[in-house]
Amino acid sequence: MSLREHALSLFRSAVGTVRPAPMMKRALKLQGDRCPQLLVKGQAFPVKRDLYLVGFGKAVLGMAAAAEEILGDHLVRGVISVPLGIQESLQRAGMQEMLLKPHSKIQVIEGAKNNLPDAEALKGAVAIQQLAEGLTADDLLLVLISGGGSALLPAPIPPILLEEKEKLTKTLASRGAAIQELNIVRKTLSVLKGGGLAQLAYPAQVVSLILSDVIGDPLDIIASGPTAASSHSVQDCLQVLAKYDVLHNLPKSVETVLSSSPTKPTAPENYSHVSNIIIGSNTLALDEAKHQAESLGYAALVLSAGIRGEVGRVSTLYCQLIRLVCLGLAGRAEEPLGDEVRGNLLQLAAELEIPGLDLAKFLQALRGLGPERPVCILAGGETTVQLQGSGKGGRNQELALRVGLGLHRAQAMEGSSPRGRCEIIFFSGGTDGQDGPTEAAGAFCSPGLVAEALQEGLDVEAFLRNNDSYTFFSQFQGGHHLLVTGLTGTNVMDIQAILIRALERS
Ligand SMILES: Nc1ncnc2c1ncn2[C@@H]1O[C@H](COP(=O)(O)OP(=O)(O)OP(=O)(O)O)[C@@H](O)[C@H]1O
Ligand SMILES: O=C(O)[C@H](O)CO
Repeated sequence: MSLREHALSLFRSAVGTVRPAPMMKRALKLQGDRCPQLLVKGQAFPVKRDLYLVGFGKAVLGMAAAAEEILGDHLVRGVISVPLGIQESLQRAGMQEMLLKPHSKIQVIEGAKNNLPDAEALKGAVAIQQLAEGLTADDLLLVLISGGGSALLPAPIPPILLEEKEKLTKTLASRGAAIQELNIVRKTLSVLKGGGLAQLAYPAQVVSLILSDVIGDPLDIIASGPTAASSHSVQDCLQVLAKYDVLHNLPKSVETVLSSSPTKPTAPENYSHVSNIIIGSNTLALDEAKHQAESLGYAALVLSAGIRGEVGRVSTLYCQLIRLVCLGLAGRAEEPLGDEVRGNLLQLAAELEIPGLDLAKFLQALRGLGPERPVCILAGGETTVQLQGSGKGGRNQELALRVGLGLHRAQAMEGSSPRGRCEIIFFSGGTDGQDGPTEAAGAFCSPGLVAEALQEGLDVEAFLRNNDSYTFFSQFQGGHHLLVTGLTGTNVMDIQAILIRALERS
Protein backbone atom coordinates (compact mmCIF):
# COMPACT_ATOMS: atom_id res chain seq x y z
CA MET A 1 0.00 0.00 0.00
CA SER A 2 1.19 3.52 -0.72
CA LEU A 3 1.63 6.10 2.05
CA ARG A 4 -1.37 7.87 0.61
CA GLU A 5 -3.57 4.78 0.95
CA HIS A 6 -2.34 4.40 4.51
CA ALA A 7 -3.15 8.04 5.20
CA LEU A 8 -6.64 7.63 3.80
CA SER A 9 -7.31 4.57 5.90
CA LEU A 10 -6.19 6.47 9.04
CA PHE A 11 -8.62 9.29 8.27
CA ARG A 12 -11.46 6.88 7.58
CA SER A 13 -10.93 4.93 10.78
CA ALA A 14 -10.64 8.13 12.85
CA VAL A 15 -13.94 9.44 11.44
CA GLY A 16 -15.57 6.00 11.59
CA THR A 17 -15.11 5.76 15.33
CA VAL A 18 -16.95 9.04 15.98
CA ARG A 19 -19.79 8.37 13.53
CA PRO A 20 -23.08 8.66 15.42
CA ALA A 21 -24.15 5.00 15.32
CA PRO A 22 -20.96 3.28 16.54
CA MET A 23 -20.33 6.06 19.04
CA MET A 24 -23.84 5.84 20.51
CA LYS A 25 -23.77 2.05 20.59
CA ARG A 26 -20.49 2.10 22.52
CA ALA A 27 -21.67 4.74 24.97
CA LEU A 28 -25.35 3.95 25.59
CA LYS A 29 -27.12 0.79 26.70
CA LEU A 30 -30.54 0.04 28.15
CA GLN A 31 -30.56 -2.73 30.70
CA GLY A 32 -33.32 -4.66 32.48
CA ASP A 33 -37.00 -4.86 31.57
CA ARG A 34 -38.85 -4.59 34.89
CA CYS A 35 -36.51 -2.01 36.43
CA PRO A 36 -34.81 -0.58 33.36
CA GLN A 37 -31.75 1.57 33.62
CA LEU A 38 -29.69 3.55 31.17
CA LEU A 39 -26.03 2.69 31.18
CA VAL A 40 -23.79 5.45 29.87
CA LYS A 41 -20.09 4.65 29.78
CA GLY A 42 -20.53 2.49 32.88
CA GLN A 43 -22.72 4.97 34.85
CA ALA A 44 -26.24 3.70 35.63
CA PHE A 45 -29.36 5.90 35.55
CA PRO A 46 -32.63 4.26 36.65
CA VAL A 47 -35.59 4.88 34.33
CA LYS A 48 -38.26 5.36 37.01
CA ARG A 49 -41.12 6.14 34.64
CA ASP A 50 -40.91 7.92 31.30
CA LEU A 51 -37.93 8.47 29.06
CA TYR A 52 -37.78 11.56 26.83
CA LEU A 53 -35.21 12.77 24.34
CA VAL A 54 -34.20 16.18 23.02
CA GLY A 55 -31.22 17.15 20.86
CA PHE A 56 -29.63 19.93 18.84
CA GLY A 57 -26.57 19.99 16.61
CA LYS A 58 -25.19 18.98 13.25
CA ALA A 59 -24.62 15.32 14.21
CA VAL A 60 -27.78 14.91 16.26
CA LEU A 61 -30.01 13.29 13.62
CA GLY A 62 -27.76 10.23 13.43
CA MET A 63 -27.30 10.23 17.21
CA ALA A 64 -31.08 10.28 17.69
CA ALA A 65 -31.63 7.47 15.17
CA ALA A 66 -29.14 5.30 17.06
CA ALA A 67 -30.61 6.30 20.44
CA GLU A 68 -34.15 5.39 19.37
CA GLU A 69 -32.97 1.97 18.28
CA ILE A 70 -31.28 1.41 21.64
CA LEU A 71 -34.14 2.78 23.77
CA GLY A 72 -36.95 0.99 21.90
CA ASP A 73 -40.40 1.26 23.49
CA HIS A 74 -39.01 2.92 26.61
CA LEU A 75 -38.78 6.19 24.69
CA VAL A 76 -42.03 8.15 25.10
CA ARG A 77 -41.33 11.22 22.94
CA GLY A 78 -38.53 13.31 21.53
CA VAL A 79 -37.77 16.58 19.72
CA ILE A 80 -34.57 17.42 17.88
CA SER A 81 -33.38 20.58 16.13
CA VAL A 82 -31.06 19.79 13.21
CA PRO A 83 -29.62 21.66 10.20
CA LEU A 84 -31.89 22.64 7.35
CA GLY A 85 -31.89 20.05 4.56
CA ILE A 86 -29.96 17.41 6.49
CA GLN A 87 -32.57 14.64 6.05
CA GLU A 88 -32.68 15.13 2.32
CA SER A 89 -28.92 15.27 1.95
CA LEU A 90 -28.35 12.13 4.06
CA GLN A 91 -31.06 10.38 2.04
CA ARG A 92 -29.34 11.42 -1.18
CA ALA A 93 -25.97 10.27 0.14
CA GLY A 94 -27.49 6.86 0.92
CA MET A 95 -26.83 7.24 4.66
CA GLN A 96 -30.15 5.69 5.70
CA GLU A 97 -28.79 4.57 9.07
CA MET A 98 -28.62 8.24 10.11
CA LEU A 99 -32.32 8.82 9.45
CA LEU A 100 -35.21 8.17 11.81
CA LYS A 101 -37.54 5.26 11.03
CA PRO A 102 -40.99 6.12 9.48
CA HIS A 103 -42.96 5.83 12.74
CA SER A 104 -40.36 7.45 14.94
CA LYS A 105 -41.46 9.04 18.22
CA ILE A 106 -38.96 11.82 17.65
CA GLN A 107 -40.11 15.04 16.02
CA VAL A 108 -37.51 16.57 13.72
CA ILE A 109 -37.33 20.33 13.22
CA GLU A 110 -34.87 21.56 10.60
CA GLY A 111 -33.51 25.10 10.76
CA ALA A 112 -30.47 27.38 11.17
CA LYS A 113 -29.78 27.87 7.46
CA ASN A 114 -26.06 28.57 6.91
CA ASN A 115 -25.42 27.80 10.57
CA LEU A 116 -27.29 30.93 11.68
CA PRO A 117 -30.23 30.99 14.12
CA ASP A 118 -33.54 31.60 12.34
CA ALA A 119 -37.30 31.33 12.86
CA GLU A 120 -37.24 27.56 12.22
CA ALA A 121 -34.49 26.99 14.77
CA LEU A 122 -36.50 29.13 17.18
CA LYS A 123 -39.49 26.76 16.67
CA GLY A 124 -37.20 23.85 17.52
CA ALA A 125 -35.97 25.62 20.65
CA VAL A 126 -39.55 26.39 21.76
CA ALA A 127 -40.62 22.74 21.28
CA ILE A 128 -37.60 21.54 23.26
CA GLN A 129 -38.27 24.07 26.00
CA GLN A 130 -41.93 22.98 26.27
CA LEU A 131 -40.97 19.33 26.52
CA ALA A 132 -38.39 20.05 29.25
CA GLU A 133 -40.77 22.24 31.27
CA GLY A 134 -43.40 19.52 31.47
CA LEU A 135 -41.18 16.87 33.09
CA THR A 136 -41.50 15.47 36.60
CA ALA A 137 -39.13 13.89 39.11
CA ASP A 138 -39.99 10.42 37.74
CA ASP A 139 -38.87 11.29 34.21
CA LEU A 140 -35.51 10.96 32.58
CA LEU A 141 -34.48 13.39 29.84
CA LEU A 142 -31.77 12.21 27.46
CA VAL A 143 -30.13 15.22 25.76
CA LEU A 144 -28.07 14.77 22.60
CA ILE A 145 -25.62 17.59 21.91
CA SER A 146 -23.16 18.26 19.11
CA GLY A 147 -21.42 21.17 17.41
CA GLY A 148 -23.71 23.63 15.68
CA GLY A 149 -26.06 23.32 18.66
CA SER A 150 -25.81 27.01 19.55
CA ALA A 151 -27.42 28.14 16.29
CA LEU A 152 -30.02 25.36 16.50
CA LEU A 153 -31.22 26.27 20.00
CA PRO A 154 -31.86 30.01 19.98
CA ALA A 155 -34.04 31.29 22.81
CA PRO A 156 -33.19 34.95 23.45
CA ILE A 157 -34.23 36.27 26.85
CA PRO A 158 -37.13 38.73 26.31
CA PRO A 159 -37.21 41.51 25.25
CA ILE A 160 -34.23 40.56 23.02
CA LEU A 161 -35.32 39.69 19.49
CA LEU A 162 -33.77 36.83 17.55
CA GLU A 163 -32.50 39.22 14.87
CA GLU A 164 -30.80 41.40 17.49
CA LYS A 165 -28.99 38.44 19.00
CA GLU A 166 -28.02 37.10 15.60
CA LYS A 167 -26.65 40.47 14.51
CA LEU A 168 -24.60 40.75 17.69
CA THR A 169 -23.04 37.28 17.38
CA LYS A 170 -22.36 37.86 13.69
CA THR A 171 -20.56 41.13 14.46
CA LEU A 172 -18.49 39.48 17.17
CA ALA A 173 -17.56 36.58 14.86
CA SER A 174 -16.58 38.92 12.04
CA ARG A 175 -14.32 40.83 14.43
CA GLY A 176 -12.46 37.63 15.27
CA ALA A 177 -14.14 36.46 18.51
CA ALA A 178 -13.22 32.86 19.32
CA ILE A 179 -15.95 30.26 19.90
CA GLN A 180 -15.34 30.48 23.69
CA GLU A 181 -15.96 34.22 23.61
CA LEU A 182 -18.99 33.96 21.31
CA ASN A 183 -20.60 31.36 23.50
CA ILE A 184 -20.00 33.34 26.71
CA VAL A 185 -22.15 36.07 25.14
CA ARG A 186 -24.73 33.63 23.77
CA LYS A 187 -25.12 32.02 27.21
CA THR A 188 -25.75 35.33 28.95
CA LEU A 189 -28.49 36.31 26.50
CA SER A 190 -30.30 32.97 26.26
CA VAL A 191 -33.01 31.17 28.20
CA LEU A 192 -31.76 27.66 27.35
CA LYS A 193 -27.97 28.03 27.03
CA GLY A 194 -25.58 28.23 29.97
CA GLY A 195 -27.42 25.52 31.90
CA GLY A 196 -30.89 26.95 31.25
CA LEU A 197 -32.27 23.76 29.70
CA ALA A 198 -31.13 21.66 32.66
CA GLN A 199 -32.75 24.09 35.10
CA LEU A 200 -36.06 23.99 33.19
CA ALA A 201 -36.04 20.17 33.14
CA TYR A 202 -35.66 20.00 36.94
CA PRO A 203 -36.71 17.85 38.84
CA ALA A 204 -36.31 15.27 36.04
CA GLN A 205 -33.01 13.44 35.80
CA VAL A 206 -31.00 14.91 32.88
CA VAL A 207 -28.38 12.85 31.06
CA SER A 208 -26.53 14.62 28.26
CA LEU A 209 -24.47 12.78 25.66
CA ILE A 210 -22.05 15.18 24.01
CA LEU A 211 -20.03 15.05 20.80
CA SER A 212 -17.35 17.70 21.28
CA ASP A 213 -16.28 20.10 18.53
CA VAL A 214 -14.32 22.44 20.79
CA ILE A 215 -10.65 22.17 21.78
CA GLY A 216 -10.34 20.80 25.32
CA ASP A 217 -13.97 19.56 25.36
CA PRO A 218 -15.30 22.34 27.70
CA LEU A 219 -18.83 21.28 28.70
CA ASP A 220 -20.07 24.82 29.20
CA ILE A 221 -18.86 25.99 25.77
CA ILE A 222 -19.86 23.13 23.42
CA ALA A 223 -23.20 24.27 21.91
CA SER A 224 -23.10 26.96 24.66
CA GLY A 225 -23.61 24.37 27.40
CA PRO A 226 -27.43 24.12 27.79
CA THR A 227 -27.09 21.46 30.49
CA ALA A 228 -23.76 22.49 32.03
CA ALA A 229 -23.11 24.73 35.01
CA SER A 230 -21.66 27.91 33.54
CA SER A 231 -18.31 29.05 34.81
CA HIS A 232 -18.91 32.53 33.43
CA SER A 233 -20.63 35.59 34.84
CA VAL A 234 -22.23 38.64 33.26
CA GLN A 235 -18.86 40.36 33.90
CA ASP A 236 -17.16 37.93 31.50
CA CYS A 237 -19.80 38.72 28.89
CA LEU A 238 -19.26 42.47 29.32
CA GLN A 239 -15.52 41.93 28.91
CA VAL A 240 -16.02 40.16 25.57
CA LEU A 241 -18.40 42.90 24.36
CA ALA A 242 -15.84 45.55 25.36
CA LYS A 243 -12.93 43.67 23.73
CA TYR A 244 -14.69 43.68 20.35
CA ASP A 245 -15.91 47.23 20.74
CA VAL A 246 -19.66 46.59 20.70
CA LEU A 247 -20.42 47.59 24.30
CA HIS A 248 -21.51 51.11 23.40
CA ASN A 249 -23.57 50.06 20.45
CA LEU A 250 -25.90 47.50 21.99
CA PRO A 251 -29.64 47.30 21.32
CA LYS A 252 -31.76 48.56 24.27
CA SER A 253 -33.11 45.04 24.81
CA VAL A 254 -29.63 43.59 25.31
CA GLU A 255 -28.74 46.38 27.74
CA THR A 256 -31.93 45.63 29.71
CA VAL A 257 -31.09 41.92 29.96
CA LEU A 258 -27.46 42.54 30.87
CA SER A 259 -28.38 44.97 33.63
CA SER A 260 -30.81 42.50 35.20
CA SER A 261 -28.61 39.38 34.79
CA PRO A 262 -27.51 37.74 38.04
CA THR A 263 -23.90 38.71 38.76
CA LYS A 264 -22.99 35.10 39.57
CA PRO A 265 -23.78 31.99 37.50
CA THR A 266 -26.14 29.36 38.97
CA ALA A 267 -24.29 27.44 41.69
CA PRO A 268 -22.97 23.97 40.68
CA GLU A 269 -25.03 22.29 43.45
CA ASN A 270 -28.15 23.15 41.43
CA TYR A 271 -26.97 20.68 38.81
CA SER A 272 -27.04 17.56 40.97
CA HIS A 273 -29.83 16.15 38.74
CA VAL A 274 -27.60 16.47 35.65
CA SER A 275 -24.85 14.31 34.16
CA ASN A 276 -22.88 15.63 31.18
CA ILE A 277 -20.93 12.92 29.42
CA ILE A 278 -18.58 13.40 26.46
CA ILE A 279 -19.04 10.40 24.16
CA GLY A 280 -17.03 11.55 21.14
CA SER A 281 -14.14 13.92 20.62
CA ASN A 282 -11.08 14.65 18.53
CA THR A 283 -8.98 12.74 21.08
CA LEU A 284 -11.07 9.62 20.55
CA ALA A 285 -10.71 9.89 16.78
CA LEU A 286 -6.94 10.36 17.07
CA ASP A 287 -6.63 7.34 19.38
CA GLU A 288 -8.39 5.22 16.78
CA ALA A 289 -6.12 6.54 14.00
CA LYS A 290 -3.10 5.70 16.18
CA HIS A 291 -4.32 2.11 16.57
CA GLN A 292 -4.82 1.86 12.85
CA ALA A 293 -1.33 3.29 12.14
CA GLU A 294 0.22 0.79 14.51
CA SER A 295 -1.59 -2.07 12.85
CA LEU A 296 -0.14 -0.85 9.53
CA GLY A 297 3.36 -1.13 11.03
CA TYR A 298 4.01 2.49 12.00
CA ALA A 299 5.57 3.82 15.16
CA ALA A 300 2.73 6.24 15.90
CA LEU A 301 2.56 9.27 18.19
CA VAL A 302 -0.22 11.75 18.91
CA LEU A 303 1.11 15.30 19.08
CA SER A 304 -2.06 17.02 20.37
CA ALA A 305 -5.83 17.21 19.96
CA GLY A 306 -5.65 20.97 20.55
CA ILE A 307 -3.76 22.31 17.54
CA ARG A 308 -4.88 25.89 16.99
CA GLY A 309 -3.50 29.10 15.60
CA GLU A 310 -2.90 30.83 12.33
CA VAL A 311 -2.59 28.32 9.51
CA GLY A 312 0.80 29.69 8.33
CA ARG A 313 2.41 29.23 11.76
CA VAL A 314 0.88 25.78 12.16
CA SER A 315 2.25 24.74 8.75
CA THR A 316 5.74 25.79 9.87
CA LEU A 317 5.34 23.61 12.96
CA TYR A 318 4.51 20.59 10.79
CA CYS A 319 7.38 21.30 8.35
CA GLN A 320 9.87 21.43 11.22
CA LEU A 321 8.50 18.19 12.67
CA ILE A 322 8.85 16.49 9.29
CA ARG A 323 12.43 17.73 9.11
CA LEU A 324 13.20 16.29 12.52
CA VAL A 325 11.66 12.89 11.78
CA CYS A 326 13.68 12.63 8.56
CA LEU A 327 16.86 13.49 10.43
CA GLY A 328 15.97 10.75 12.92
CA LEU A 329 15.33 8.16 10.20
CA ALA A 330 18.72 9.09 8.71
CA GLY A 331 20.36 8.62 12.15
CA ARG A 332 21.22 12.34 12.26
CA ALA A 333 18.80 13.68 14.89
CA GLU A 334 21.56 14.21 17.46
CA GLU A 335 23.67 16.39 15.16
CA PRO A 336 23.64 20.20 15.71
CA LEU A 337 20.98 20.50 12.97
CA GLY A 338 18.69 18.31 15.08
CA ASP A 339 19.17 20.64 18.07
CA GLU A 340 18.41 23.63 15.87
CA VAL A 341 15.16 22.09 14.62
CA ARG A 342 14.11 21.11 18.16
CA GLY A 343 14.81 24.70 19.26
CA ASN A 344 12.63 26.05 16.42
CA LEU A 345 9.84 23.68 17.37
CA LEU A 346 9.89 24.62 21.06
CA GLN A 347 9.72 28.30 20.15
CA LEU A 348 6.82 27.74 17.73
CA ALA A 349 4.84 25.68 20.22
CA ALA A 350 5.30 28.36 22.89
CA GLU A 351 4.09 30.98 20.42
CA LEU A 352 1.00 28.99 19.40
CA GLU A 353 0.06 28.26 23.06
CA ILE A 354 -1.44 24.90 22.20
CA PRO A 355 -3.39 23.86 25.30
CA GLY A 356 -2.00 20.82 27.10
CA LEU A 357 0.89 20.30 24.68
CA ASP A 358 4.15 19.25 26.37
CA LEU A 359 6.37 19.47 23.30
CA ALA A 360 9.59 18.65 25.17
CA LYS A 361 8.01 15.36 26.27
CA PHE A 362 6.78 14.67 22.75
CA LEU A 363 10.25 15.30 21.30
CA GLN A 364 11.68 12.90 23.88
CA ALA A 365 9.23 10.22 22.74
CA LEU A 366 10.14 10.93 19.11
CA ARG A 367 13.84 10.44 19.98
CA GLY A 368 13.03 7.00 21.36
CA LEU A 369 11.44 5.72 18.13
CA GLY A 370 14.50 4.39 16.30
CA PRO A 371 14.95 4.16 12.53
CA GLU A 372 13.48 0.68 11.97
CA ARG A 373 9.81 1.52 11.52
CA PRO A 374 8.04 4.17 9.47
CA VAL A 375 6.76 7.06 11.59
CA CYS A 376 3.24 8.44 11.89
CA ILE A 377 2.49 11.66 13.76
CA LEU A 378 -1.16 12.48 14.37
CA ALA A 379 -2.75 15.70 15.53
CA GLY A 380 -6.09 17.44 15.62
CA GLY A 381 -7.82 20.72 16.38
CA GLU A 382 -8.86 23.76 14.40
CA THR A 383 -6.60 26.32 12.75
CA THR A 384 -7.61 29.81 11.65
CA VAL A 385 -7.26 31.46 8.26
CA GLN A 386 -7.19 35.26 7.90
CA LEU A 387 -8.94 35.56 4.57
CA GLN A 388 -7.19 38.04 2.26
CA GLY A 389 -8.19 36.80 -1.20
CA SER A 390 -11.43 35.89 -2.89
CA GLY A 391 -10.60 32.27 -3.81
CA LYS A 392 -12.30 29.06 -2.77
CA GLY A 393 -10.77 26.92 -0.06
CA GLY A 394 -10.83 25.75 3.50
CA ARG A 395 -8.44 25.73 6.42
CA ASN A 396 -7.42 22.08 5.84
CA GLN A 397 -6.64 22.50 2.14
CA GLU A 398 -4.80 25.73 2.86
CA LEU A 399 -2.76 24.01 5.57
CA ALA A 400 -1.81 21.13 3.25
CA LEU A 401 -0.82 23.58 0.51
CA ARG A 402 1.29 25.63 2.93
CA VAL A 403 3.03 22.50 4.22
CA GLY A 404 3.78 21.54 0.59
CA LEU A 405 5.27 24.99 0.01
CA GLY A 406 7.26 24.88 3.27
CA LEU A 407 8.78 21.50 2.40
CA HIS A 408 9.68 22.74 -1.07
CA ARG A 409 11.38 25.88 0.29
CA ALA A 410 13.35 23.92 2.88
CA GLN A 411 14.48 21.47 0.24
CA ALA A 412 15.62 24.30 -2.02
CA MET A 413 17.57 25.87 0.86
CA GLU A 414 19.19 22.70 2.11
CA GLY A 415 20.16 21.15 -1.23
CA SER A 416 20.78 17.45 -0.54
CA SER A 417 18.42 17.47 2.43
CA PRO A 418 17.87 14.56 4.82
CA ARG A 419 14.40 14.41 3.29
CA GLY A 420 15.98 13.00 0.15
CA ARG A 421 16.06 9.66 1.92
CA CYS A 422 12.46 9.82 3.08
CA GLU A 423 9.08 9.32 1.53
CA ILE A 424 6.69 11.81 3.09
CA ILE A 425 2.98 12.48 3.02
CA PHE A 426 0.98 15.02 5.00
CA PHE A 427 -2.77 15.48 5.11
CA SER A 428 -5.29 17.63 6.87
CA GLY A 429 -9.01 16.91 6.83
CA GLY A 430 -12.23 18.09 8.46
CA THR A 431 -13.98 15.19 10.17
CA ASP A 432 -17.37 16.52 9.00
CA GLY A 433 -16.23 15.86 5.43
CA GLN A 434 -16.53 19.50 4.40
CA ASP A 435 -13.63 21.93 4.50
CA GLY A 436 -15.00 25.48 4.35
CA PRO A 437 -17.51 26.01 1.55
CA THR A 438 -16.01 23.24 -0.66
CA GLU A 439 -16.89 19.68 -1.65
CA ALA A 440 -13.62 18.31 -0.23
CA ALA A 441 -12.78 17.40 3.37
CA GLY A 442 -9.13 18.41 2.97
CA ALA A 443 -6.02 17.57 0.98
CA PHE A 444 -2.75 15.63 0.86
CA CYS A 445 0.68 17.00 0.06
CA SER A 446 4.23 15.78 -0.36
CA PRO A 447 7.56 17.59 -0.86
CA GLY A 448 7.38 17.41 -4.67
CA LEU A 449 4.05 19.26 -4.86
CA VAL A 450 5.34 22.74 -5.77
CA ALA A 451 7.72 21.53 -8.50
CA GLU A 452 5.15 19.17 -10.00
CA ALA A 453 2.53 21.91 -9.95
CA LEU A 454 4.89 24.25 -11.80
CA GLN A 455 5.16 21.67 -14.57
CA GLU A 456 1.40 22.05 -14.99
CA GLY A 457 1.73 25.83 -14.96
CA LEU A 458 0.26 26.17 -11.45
CA ASP A 459 1.91 28.68 -9.12
CA VAL A 460 1.27 27.58 -5.52
CA GLU A 461 2.16 30.94 -4.00
CA ALA A 462 -0.30 32.76 -6.25
CA PHE A 463 -3.10 30.38 -5.23
CA LEU A 464 -2.24 30.88 -1.55
CA ARG A 465 -2.25 34.66 -1.89
CA ASN A 466 -5.85 34.39 -3.10
CA ASN A 467 -6.89 31.76 -0.48
CA ASP A 468 -7.66 29.57 -3.45
CA SER A 469 -6.50 26.18 -2.19
CA TYR A 470 -9.57 24.27 -3.44
CA THR A 471 -9.14 25.58 -6.99
CA PHE A 472 -5.45 24.62 -6.84
CA PHE A 473 -6.08 21.08 -5.63
CA SER A 474 -8.97 20.60 -8.09
CA GLN A 475 -6.70 21.46 -10.99
CA PHE A 476 -3.43 19.86 -9.79
CA GLN A 477 -3.00 16.34 -11.21
CA GLY A 478 -6.72 16.11 -11.91
CA GLY A 479 -7.76 16.58 -8.28
CA HIS A 480 -5.82 13.50 -7.15
CA HIS A 481 -4.60 15.16 -3.93
CA LEU A 482 -8.00 16.26 -2.68
CA LEU A 483 -9.41 14.32 0.26
CA VAL A 484 -13.04 13.72 -0.67
CA THR A 485 -15.32 11.75 1.63
CA GLY A 486 -18.72 13.40 1.34
CA LEU A 487 -20.59 14.54 4.44
CA THR A 488 -19.81 12.17 7.30
CA GLY A 489 -22.67 13.07 9.65
CA THR A 490 -20.26 13.79 12.50
CA ASN A 491 -17.87 16.58 13.54
CA VAL A 492 -14.95 16.51 15.94
CA MET A 493 -12.95 19.31 14.27
CA ASP A 494 -9.96 18.53 11.99
CA ILE A 495 -7.29 15.84 11.85
CA GLN A 496 -3.75 16.01 10.51
CA ALA A 497 -1.24 13.23 9.92
CA ILE A 498 2.39 13.04 8.86
CA LEU A 499 3.52 9.68 7.46
CA ILE A 500 7.21 9.14 6.79
CA ARG A 501 9.23 6.13 5.78
CA ALA A 502 12.92 5.84 4.99
CA LEU A 503 13.79 5.00 1.39
CA GLU A 504 17.37 4.08 2.18
CA ARG A 505 19.43 4.03 5.35
CA SER A 506 22.66 5.93 5.76
N1 LIG B 1 -11.16 30.50 0.69
C1 LIG B 1 -10.84 29.99 1.88
N2 LIG B 1 -9.61 29.54 2.15
C2 LIG B 1 -9.28 29.05 3.36
N3 LIG B 1 -10.15 28.95 4.38
C3 LIG B 1 -11.41 29.36 4.17
C4 LIG B 1 -11.83 29.89 2.93
N4 LIG B 1 -13.14 30.21 3.02
C5 LIG B 1 -13.53 29.88 4.29
N5 LIG B 1 -12.49 29.37 4.98
C6 LIG B 1 -12.47 28.91 6.36
O1 LIG B 1 -13.48 27.92 6.52
C7 LIG B 1 -14.02 27.99 7.84
C8 LIG B 1 -15.52 28.07 7.76
O2 LIG B 1 -15.93 26.85 7.31
P1 LIG B 1 -17.28 26.23 7.81
O3 LIG B 1 -18.38 27.15 7.46
O4 LIG B 1 -17.32 24.84 7.28
O5 LIG B 1 -17.11 26.31 9.35
P2 LIG B 1 -16.47 25.30 10.30
O6 LIG B 1 -15.72 26.05 11.33
O7 LIG B 1 -15.72 24.27 9.50
O8 LIG B 1 -17.76 24.70 10.91
P3 LIG B 1 -17.76 23.48 11.84
O9 LIG B 1 -17.23 23.97 13.15
O10 LIG B 1 -19.18 23.10 11.87
O11 LIG B 1 -16.86 22.46 11.19
C9 LIG B 1 -13.41 29.19 8.49
O12 LIG B 1 -12.35 28.74 9.33
C10 LIG B 1 -12.87 30.00 7.32
O13 LIG B 1 -11.76 30.79 7.66
O1 LIG C 1 -22.59 25.16 18.48
C1 LIG C 1 -21.57 25.74 18.85
O2 LIG C 1 -21.57 26.63 19.71
C2 LIG C 1 -20.25 25.37 18.26
O3 LIG C 1 -20.35 24.41 17.27
C3 LIG C 1 -19.34 24.90 19.38
O4 LIG C 1 -19.86 23.77 19.98
